[in-house]
Amino acid sequence: MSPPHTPDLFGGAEPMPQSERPAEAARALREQLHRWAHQYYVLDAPTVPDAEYDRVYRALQALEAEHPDLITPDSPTQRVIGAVLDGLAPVRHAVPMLSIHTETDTEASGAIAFDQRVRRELGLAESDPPVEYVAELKFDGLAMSLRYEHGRLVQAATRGDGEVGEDVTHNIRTIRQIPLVLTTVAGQPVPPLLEVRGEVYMRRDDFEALNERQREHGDKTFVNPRNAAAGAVRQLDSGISAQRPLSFFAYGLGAVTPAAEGGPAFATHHEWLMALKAWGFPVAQQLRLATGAQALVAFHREIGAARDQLPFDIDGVVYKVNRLDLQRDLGFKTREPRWAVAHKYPAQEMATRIDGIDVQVGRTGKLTPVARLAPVFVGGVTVTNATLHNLFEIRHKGVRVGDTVIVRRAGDVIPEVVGVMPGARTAYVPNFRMPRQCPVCGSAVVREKGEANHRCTGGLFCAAQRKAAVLHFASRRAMDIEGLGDKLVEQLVDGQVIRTLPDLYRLGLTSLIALERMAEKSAQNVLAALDTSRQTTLPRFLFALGIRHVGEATAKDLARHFGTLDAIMDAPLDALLGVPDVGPVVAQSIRTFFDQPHNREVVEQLRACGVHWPEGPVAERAPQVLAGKTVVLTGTLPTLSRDAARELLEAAGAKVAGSVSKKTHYVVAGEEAGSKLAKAQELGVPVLDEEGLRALLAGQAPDAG
Ligand SMILES: NC(=O)c1ccc[n+]([C@@H]2O[C@H](COP(=O)([O-])OP(=O)(O)OC[C@H]3O[C@@H](n4cnc5c(N)ncnc54)[C@H](O)[C@@H]3O)[C@@H](O)[C@H]2O)c1
Ligand SMILES: [Zn+2]
Repeated sequence: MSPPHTPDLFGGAEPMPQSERPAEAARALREQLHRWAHQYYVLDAPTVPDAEYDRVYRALQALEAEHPDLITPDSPTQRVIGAVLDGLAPVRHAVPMLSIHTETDTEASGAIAFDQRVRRELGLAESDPPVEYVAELKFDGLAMSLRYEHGRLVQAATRGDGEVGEDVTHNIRTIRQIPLVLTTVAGQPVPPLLEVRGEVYMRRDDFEALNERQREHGDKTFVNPRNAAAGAVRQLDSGISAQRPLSFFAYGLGAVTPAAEGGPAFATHHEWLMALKAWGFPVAQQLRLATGAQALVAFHREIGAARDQLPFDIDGVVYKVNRLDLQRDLGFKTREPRWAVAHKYPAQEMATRIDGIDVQVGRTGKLTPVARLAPVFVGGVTVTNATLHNLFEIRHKGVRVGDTVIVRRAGDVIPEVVGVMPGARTAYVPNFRMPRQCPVCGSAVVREKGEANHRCTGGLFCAAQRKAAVLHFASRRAMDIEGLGDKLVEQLVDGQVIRTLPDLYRLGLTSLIALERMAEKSAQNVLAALDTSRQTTLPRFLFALGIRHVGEATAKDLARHFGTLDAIMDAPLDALLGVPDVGPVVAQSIRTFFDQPHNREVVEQLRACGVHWPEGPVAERAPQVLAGKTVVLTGTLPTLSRDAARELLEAAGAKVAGSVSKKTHYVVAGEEAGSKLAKAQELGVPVLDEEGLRALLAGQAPDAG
């Protein structure tokens, strides 16, 4: 086997010109890069991974180095690429916004090469002391210039082509982390003119949540946090930006009132960063004064190890010469400063071929299509499969088996396919379809109205869902089987001791003790808890079955309405719809569940194992003394737990609410009752203690007051 690699599968990318005349080749490379840069910077919709862009960029650089006469002023190697979007006003930067030279070697030598270059250009001898740098993170977002006049934010602009950017002030004002007004702190006055440069980005969790929302609605998702952020910033309508959670880090400066005219007289970049922080700008805490090349190497290594745990994407670290006078001495090359360098990490997006699509069933029954991939090194690990999320995502992205796709792996998030590289398919490949039957248990697969996900209806019958089903069954608000936790359930299910729920009640001491680390005493406790749980209530049992959409409240409604389990199991759709708060989706879900013979079988076996509850026709049950009353519980009662009190109240027909209002009939207050008690007193709602509660349940109206 060959080592992990990026297969050269870029069918979509123009093949790199080789034998043609160098002039032709350079032109073709420039055009290719311009096309990709337009998609990336202007449309916020890249079609190839950065690694692929960088590869072609380096090819052009190499060609230009060999034939300097081929360099054109518009070459991407000579100027910052970018443009102003129609509809956004252009802004000419007082100080250009440049790019940063990239050290492509992801190993230590990248830092060493930079330090050597700096020392050479500064004319330092080997005996001279080491150079001091500031080592920072290289955030993967988009550059922003924030202009403050007399401490007020007056303009925010994108980088654009470095000379002219776009006015996005209306959108930037929606970012909470960006101060709108600056004030003097610690005796450090804000200069009359201050342009802060930094990066607007989207945190990974915000990005995941945004995509999750898109996905749930079957909408198009964003490729990565950078593109989501760039798209949000460049909206014409700030209402849309406001809905996209953006963050900001400051890392540098543009135009500033000079010291001679009353501006700050800082001597180093680090002092500036500390001042920005003091004025209220977010400055990343992973920031270090590093003296000499080895300190840079150490920083690169440490951040590399911590990269996955950061809450946002970085694509490298940046080293900057700390002394501002040395920065001035070093100056600029065409599109980048000589005093800074970006030292990268392995790319988080790579291209590879998709060899097949499997379907996995999750703990909750959700079917997830998963791409089988030609192995690819991405985000620091070799990846062989990646999630496609759901059918809609596959359709939106147009993914078919055999395509070259872009795979993203960032942080601890599971790798995902984010897009297809443009290119001709050589043969017809049919569209992917979801199976109609669960690949694990064969139960019917359904997709509910308004839902993007397909699900197995097998519930506790489905091996994929067994652990989740057993844990739910045993949980406190369901059958309340103490001691039957994560670890034990995992062992019982993996060891095939438990295949269906009734197996729980067939457990014996020997089979439990046979499990690793199960002491006899704890085994006995679990058996005792199981035995106790046999005596339960109909709502608890219904809830424990894990019928989709049947939560505790619905289970109680059903039990109250039908009285017996058999009545519920046999209820036709319209009868189910007669239950308050039960809509078509819930009703259908209940029907689907009880229409599957294996689910009925589980219920029968549980009953045969002695699981029972009081039931009877509705009319025969005790009159509900608290029907129509709303009660709020607060504080700790002497003997009743919160749950027990709630159950008693609900059994008596009361509604237990979470907050006190004018509509509250009673507040039951125990020890350490807080604001709810105060509220009740303020509103004149009767307050009871546990004794008063018991009296109330017994049908005695409390004394007034
Ligand atoms: N996929 C595509 O189609 C495509 C197309 C064009 C460009 N790109 C990607 O864009 C990048 C090239 O863009 P570039 O020339 O702007 O360079 P760059 O983005 O690699 O570096 C410059 C930028 O780094 C950012 N930055 C982050 N942290 C910083 C810090 N602490 N200090 C200073 N700056 C910091 C700034 O926004 C600055 O503008 C490459 O990664 C390339 O792969 C991709
Ligand atoms: Zn299944």
